[in-house]
Amino acid sequence: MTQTTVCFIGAGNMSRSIISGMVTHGYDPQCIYATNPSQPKLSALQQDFGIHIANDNLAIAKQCNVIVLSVKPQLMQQVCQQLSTLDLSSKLIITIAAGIPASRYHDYFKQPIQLIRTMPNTPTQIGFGMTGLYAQQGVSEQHKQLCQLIMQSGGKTLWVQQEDELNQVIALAGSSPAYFFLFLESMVDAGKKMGMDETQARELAQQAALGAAQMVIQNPQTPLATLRSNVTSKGGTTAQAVETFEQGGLRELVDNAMNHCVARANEMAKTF
Ligand SMILES: NC(=O)C1=CN([C@@H]2O[C@H](COP(=O)(O)OP(=O)(O)OC[C@H]3O[C@@H](n4cnc5c(N)ncnc54)[C@H](OP(=O)(O)O)[C@@H]3O)[C@@H](O)[C@H]2O)C=CC1
Ligand SMILES: O=C(O)[C@@H]1CCC=N1
Repeated sequence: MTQTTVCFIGAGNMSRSIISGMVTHGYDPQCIYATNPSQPKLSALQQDFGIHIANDNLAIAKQCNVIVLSVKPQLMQQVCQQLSTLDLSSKLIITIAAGIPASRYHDYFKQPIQLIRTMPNTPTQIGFGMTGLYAQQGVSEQHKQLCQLIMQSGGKTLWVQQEDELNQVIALAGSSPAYFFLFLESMVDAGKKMGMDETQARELAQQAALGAAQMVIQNPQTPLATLRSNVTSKGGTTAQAVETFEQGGLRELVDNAMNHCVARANEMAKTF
């Protein structure tokens, strides 16, 4: 069956993640294209997934039905202005960039466009991603389904109704893998200081993280506080650790960090 042609403008980490999910889920690699100014990432994508590659954004975007904008936010204006010379009326444009509001793309393209903003995260590359989706009014149902098909190949998806909710998606899911990595890094460092070998410390911490995440997922009705309290024996070891986190202001710190994340997205919305 011939599938819709999709091109990725920018062949970096996130494009690779999404393409990997698409191909793994049976999307025809002959219908996937990627462009990038430098060659090594393109060659790796072609070798690993059998997709088409090119350096010329304009030529590739012209022949595809869906354009996924996957460059860093600071390059978006330049890339969109280049593509604005094409007739985009029948195409779906998907952007994965943080921060940049939908209205800005209309300024860049200077023509009516069907645009869906998305916010994926890096676990997309192993099928455990979480992607927020926001479609502007006027985007067809068919295009929404197509976007959903592409993004869900990397994991779960969640449509938001208001554009500014995408910034909350960034704080909770787009950026948050980094919070968990930081926490695990800190745990492994502490384990090493206690005298444990790094590999063993990492194995212990990562398996605990996996187990904890699975318990949360498999017990959707159980409050998170109950799961925590089930580990925390009165007068025991966990209570000491949890109390140390609470006294150190962990909750406030997380709240601050997530608010700074959203604030940066708002700042980027004004900058790019
Ligand atoms: N990383 C993450 O966790 C997430 C990122 N995002 C968003 O995804 C987008 C991409 O991020 P990420 O994949 O991490 O970044 P990368 O830097 O890995 O990828 C961006 C790619 O764009 C290429 N590029 C630069 N200029 C052009 C151009 N003119 N035309 C085509 N391609 C170009 C770069 O090529 P070269 O390196 O050769 O210069 C690079 O390969 C960003 O907008 C970010 O906000 C969204 C969610 C999560
Ligand atoms: O840090 C960033 O700006 C991007 C968006 C979400 C994850 N990485």
